[in-house]
Amino acid sequence: MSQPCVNIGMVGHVDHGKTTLVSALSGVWTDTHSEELKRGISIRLGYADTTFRKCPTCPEPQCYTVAKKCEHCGEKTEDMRTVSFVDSPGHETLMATMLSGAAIMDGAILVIAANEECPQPQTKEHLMALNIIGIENIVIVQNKVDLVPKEKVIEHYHQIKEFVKGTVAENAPVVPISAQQNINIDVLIDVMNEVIPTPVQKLDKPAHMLIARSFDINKPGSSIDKIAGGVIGGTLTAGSLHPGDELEIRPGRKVESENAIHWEPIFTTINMIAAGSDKVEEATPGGLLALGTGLDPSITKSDSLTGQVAGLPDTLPPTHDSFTLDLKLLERVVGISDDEPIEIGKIKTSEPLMLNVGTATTVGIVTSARENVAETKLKRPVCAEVGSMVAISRRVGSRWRLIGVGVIKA
Ligand SMILES: Nc1nc2c(ncn2[C@@H]2O[C@H](COP(=O)(O)OP(=O)(O)OP(=O)(O)O)[C@@H](O)[C@H]2O)c(=O)[nH]1
Repeated sequence: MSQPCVNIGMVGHVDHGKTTLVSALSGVWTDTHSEELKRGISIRLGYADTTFRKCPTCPEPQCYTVAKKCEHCGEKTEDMRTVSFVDSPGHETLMATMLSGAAIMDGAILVIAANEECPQPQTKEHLMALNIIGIENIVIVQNKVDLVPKEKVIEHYHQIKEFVKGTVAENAPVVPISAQQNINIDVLIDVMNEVIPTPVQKLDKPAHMLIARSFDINKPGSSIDKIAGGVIGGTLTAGSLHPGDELEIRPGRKVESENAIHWEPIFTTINMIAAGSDKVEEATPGGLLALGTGLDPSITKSDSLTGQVAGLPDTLPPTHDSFTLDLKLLERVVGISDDEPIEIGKIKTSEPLMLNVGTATTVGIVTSARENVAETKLKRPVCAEVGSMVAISRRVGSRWRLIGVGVIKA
């Protein structure tokens, strides 16, 4: 069976050091990561699967490594757990990507640079997203402490504590580090292990894979390029899959007839499963998987299946081309200067909303809006359980801004 894996989201303002930290935590950029890059998986959401190991003999503080032998004493190291870092882009226009990643996170590391006032716009917005999506296992990293004197680090720590007051991160530990200079990374790993546990595997439930990427096989260097079929990449929210399993993908394929459009599920077979850079005989929840399928690569190329859900036939959630949402809206638009706050007014009939459900992004036109409930007609259907959380954004000025969440009603 493949190793249990925990998905940890890296969130925070642009340039605060998320990518550098993933690199530091991974010890070195492992082959796995370069393999991901070769396969093109890290372009939307960057994934880096790393197995943390510890040396059984080196004295405290704990000697962590990703290597199979301890660099200090040469002793064989013990596997601790595999962590999949989901490195979301900090840039404001990529907020939707961050939210689609949030749906699969078991916890998050909020990276805040100590050399800038806290909070910066995306720090605020990302924390708000974690708050309303309900991710509770959070570690705050105060990065770049090498750039500021100790007194400033303490002052900045108080800014952080003030900023997270009343949010889901109120009691999150704050770990001062330098990702670039490798300072305190071992302490961070300890705290991370404590605060973000590996989730209990839900293997007895039907396997549902949220598709984050899909591509054809013609990527040079890919470990799966020998498979004669299209490839889908994503993460299992529950259950397990095996080579040879039948697969249904929903909503599937858009079929246009003379005066109507409808979507038909796609059926195929799993040829091969890759977890990280390894070929495996079983796919389980957590971490990024790539499934080689019997699909024609023209169906999977260029992320054409991103946002869809795959699983055993007849086990998938329903496909919705409209749904009713129970709303929980924020009071103010986040990520905008505090000097000119924008109140979030009621949702109105006919307004377009950007909706993120799992890894899917769609636009819903509001067909009816009442207090705390909105009905929407979707431009592109989504496959999702009733009760799923939907992140809602509204067009404000030139971009989509997060305004709240909704829950799909029966
Ligand atoms: N001095 C110092 N520089 C750092 C540290 N961590 C990151 N940097 C630098 O800060 C810059 C931004 O780092 P990234 O890791 O790319 O930041 P990011 O948050 O991933 O940025 P986006 O993905 O664009 O949101 C780079 O030039 C890093 O070398 C640190 O601890 N100390």
